[in-house]
Amino acid sequence: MLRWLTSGESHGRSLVGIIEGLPAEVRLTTEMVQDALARRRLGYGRGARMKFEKDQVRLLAGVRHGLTLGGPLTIEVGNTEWPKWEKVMSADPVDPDELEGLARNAPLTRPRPGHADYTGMQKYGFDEARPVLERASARETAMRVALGSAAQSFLSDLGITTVSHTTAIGSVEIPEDAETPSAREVERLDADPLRCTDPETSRRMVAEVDDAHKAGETLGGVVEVVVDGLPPGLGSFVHWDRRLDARLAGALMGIQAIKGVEVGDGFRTVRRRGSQAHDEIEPEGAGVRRTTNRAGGIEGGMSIGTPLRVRAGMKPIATVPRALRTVDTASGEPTTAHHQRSDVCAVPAAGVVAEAMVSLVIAQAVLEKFGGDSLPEVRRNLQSYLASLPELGADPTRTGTDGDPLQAPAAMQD
Ligand SMILES: Cc1cc2nc3c(=O)[nH]c(=O)nc-3n(C[C@H](O)[C@H](O)[C@H](O)COP(=O)(O)O)c2cc1C
Ligand SMILES: C=C(O[C@@H]1CC(C(=O)O)=C[C@@H](OP(=O)(O)O)[C@H]1O)C(=O)O
Repeated sequence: MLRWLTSGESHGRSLVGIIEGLPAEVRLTTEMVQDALARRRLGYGRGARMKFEKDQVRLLAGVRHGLTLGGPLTIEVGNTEWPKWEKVMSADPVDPDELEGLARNAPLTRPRPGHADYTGMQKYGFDEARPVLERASARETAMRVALGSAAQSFLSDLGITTVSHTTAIGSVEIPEDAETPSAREVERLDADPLRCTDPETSRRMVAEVDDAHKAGETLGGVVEVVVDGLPPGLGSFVHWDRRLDARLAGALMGIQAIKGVEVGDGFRTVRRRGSQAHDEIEPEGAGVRRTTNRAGGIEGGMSIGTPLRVRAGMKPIATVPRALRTVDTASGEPTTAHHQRSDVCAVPAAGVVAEAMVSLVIAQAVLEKFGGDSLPEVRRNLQSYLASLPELGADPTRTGTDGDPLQAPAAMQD
């Protein structure tokens, strides 16, 4: 089973992540993780911190000479801001005299609406929001992207590729008939200020961000993740928690500020009549093809072999410069929320995080279905499954490449 954990605070020494269950022989280098993290820092509308915060990657365990070993893989992403926060975020007790007068240590008693601040204070018994926001912050998504880069490398060696793009910023949306991009276009997408496929829409999105910035406002939007090369049959219809769509939705909703998930045409589908809502099947060679991809590659909780498309909607950044009303928990008086700096819009970065989460879930589903302790073993298992898929018109009681149910397909015999 593929499982992973992240640890670390926004202004702590570093983020650490462990992923366990990846097979041996998956390509991974420090540079690959760094490149993935650089993509998460992109995007028009990100705040000042992204300019000076550098992601310092160290592969601590589980890789040797650029290939995974099959054991737990441990990644560290150091916060370059740490020296400024060393006393405030020290793991060990600090002499109160050393903290005295440090602006960074001032108690945050004006909880920000839209954040975990106030309820986190209630729940964990803190009298200020610092201990809450340090972990609730989306800084943690850097580690998800680092772990996701390992999953992405594993999947790409099996011919499965993942890419994300921005479909809406605030009220500006890409046209309904815009082409769905593939991973081949990732460089072009990453070069766009908002990671949008359509240059004209991108220009309007930039204007929308500028406008929000001037007005002391923030923005949300929608991202779409597209996965090509999936075999049919990942996930299952047999139980709610084995459905691939349920697992993807959970993973995407688990990203800070994501408020809704759509699979395929999602909420557009529910407004259509049945004949316009589904993907008809027609014969093609020994197999079949779909006339459309409205379902976004999933039916009955399983991948169907067409490109997977999932969208995630992000709410506007909650630390609004035009500060929102709140209560000072120390005095009980009405006031405005704490605000230092923040992103105007982090939707393009959220797309890269969504890509990572989708890659992790797909890698997990691939390993569940095909198993294998090394990459070549997983590949063999996948190939033999694909070779054993019944051809159109074949006798359904017979399996295997030569039709003998007891004989292993050719791919398994070497
Ligand atoms: C990539 C990314 C960057 C974010 N940057 C900020 C930010 O600069 N300021 C902020 O207030 N919220 C930011 N957020 C969102 C908050 O972390 C999020 O709104 C908060 O955790 C509460 O949302 P929730 O109710 O969905 O947990 C960001 C989210 C993501 C995914
Ligand atoms: C540091 C990152 O994002 C941060 C996420 C975040 C939040 O509240 O979620 C708030 C901001 O941090 P700060 O409050 O220190 O300015 C963002 O910069 C990052 O993505 O690497």
